Amino acid sequence: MSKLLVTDTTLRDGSHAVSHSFSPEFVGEIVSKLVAANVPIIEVSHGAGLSGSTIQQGFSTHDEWKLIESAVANKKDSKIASLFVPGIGTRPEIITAANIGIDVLRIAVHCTEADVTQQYFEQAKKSGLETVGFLMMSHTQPASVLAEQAKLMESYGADCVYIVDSAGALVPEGVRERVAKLKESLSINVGFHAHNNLGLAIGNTIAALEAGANQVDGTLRGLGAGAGNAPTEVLVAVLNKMKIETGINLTILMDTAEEIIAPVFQYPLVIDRDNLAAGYAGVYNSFLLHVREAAAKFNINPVSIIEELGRRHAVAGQEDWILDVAIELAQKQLVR
Ligand SMILES: CC[C@H](O)CC(=O)C(=O)O
Ligand SMILES: [Mn+2]
Repeated sequence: MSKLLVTDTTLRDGSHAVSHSFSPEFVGEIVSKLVAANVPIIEVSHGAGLSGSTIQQGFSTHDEWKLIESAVANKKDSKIASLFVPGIGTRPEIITAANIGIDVLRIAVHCTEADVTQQYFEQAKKSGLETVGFLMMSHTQPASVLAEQAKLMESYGADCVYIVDSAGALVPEGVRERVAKLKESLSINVGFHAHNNLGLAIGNTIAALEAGANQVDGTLRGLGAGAGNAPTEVLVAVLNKMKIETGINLTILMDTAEEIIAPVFQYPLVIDRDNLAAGYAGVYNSFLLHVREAAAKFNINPVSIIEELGRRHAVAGQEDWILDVAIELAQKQLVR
């Protein structure tokens, strides 16, 4: 197997968990630590990708270009990636990010919508970037559908396609089937991005590796949307035990997670009732903060909103449904 590539996305997925409040100084400090630890790819952007700072996705406290500039200034031999969600970001932002000096663009869509990504892969390639396709909410589709979508991305110029467990809803068998099918169908790298709603982020990542994944994601201390991600330092410790070579320095990761990341948590990252309900019902983790706000506003149980969103198969971009559902449930409660 070619060397496993770990992407640390603390400074992107972790941004959801701190209400998009990272400062350029903080980004510079964490990137320096990850570089010193030899992490090959470091993702930096608003949690919802380039141009994600909006009323719907949550405003950032700092200019995203300044965050990316700070990451690039400290990157040395590591690569800086940014996430891009078509419709939230547009082509000019890809050009700006490439001009600042990012190396990798990760293009994320709902896992049945790869056909909207062609112009963005083409722009990224024209701008000299490596590209990753991110098939979000991969638990909602069987392996065969995901493989078709991944093949489209490969034909548009993707260098790697990820199975993304956005809701933390997959169990190891489901991960293995999906990753194995992509491996069989593609001639590019296959990746896996986990969330921990069912307590399986590390286990599922190992299942992905066993099924042939070449790239995997983690975040320091697991900082990320909803129940968080696979903690990078735990992942590296497990990989060391399994004798899977990453070239990453575990001590630096452990110290950084403990001393710099743990103090920025705004709430404890535990699998609480809402996180578990989201994983169980297959609801997108980035919805959770909005769900909690709506539940508090209308005095209803967040789990009832999560379950209804699950029944409606809500996907990324349908954040407006959260309020609709909350209002409907509150009205029903009044009628009773
Ligand atoms: C809004 C993009 C999203 O957070 C991407 C991601 O990390 C996921 O779907 O898990
Ligand atoms: Mn994620």
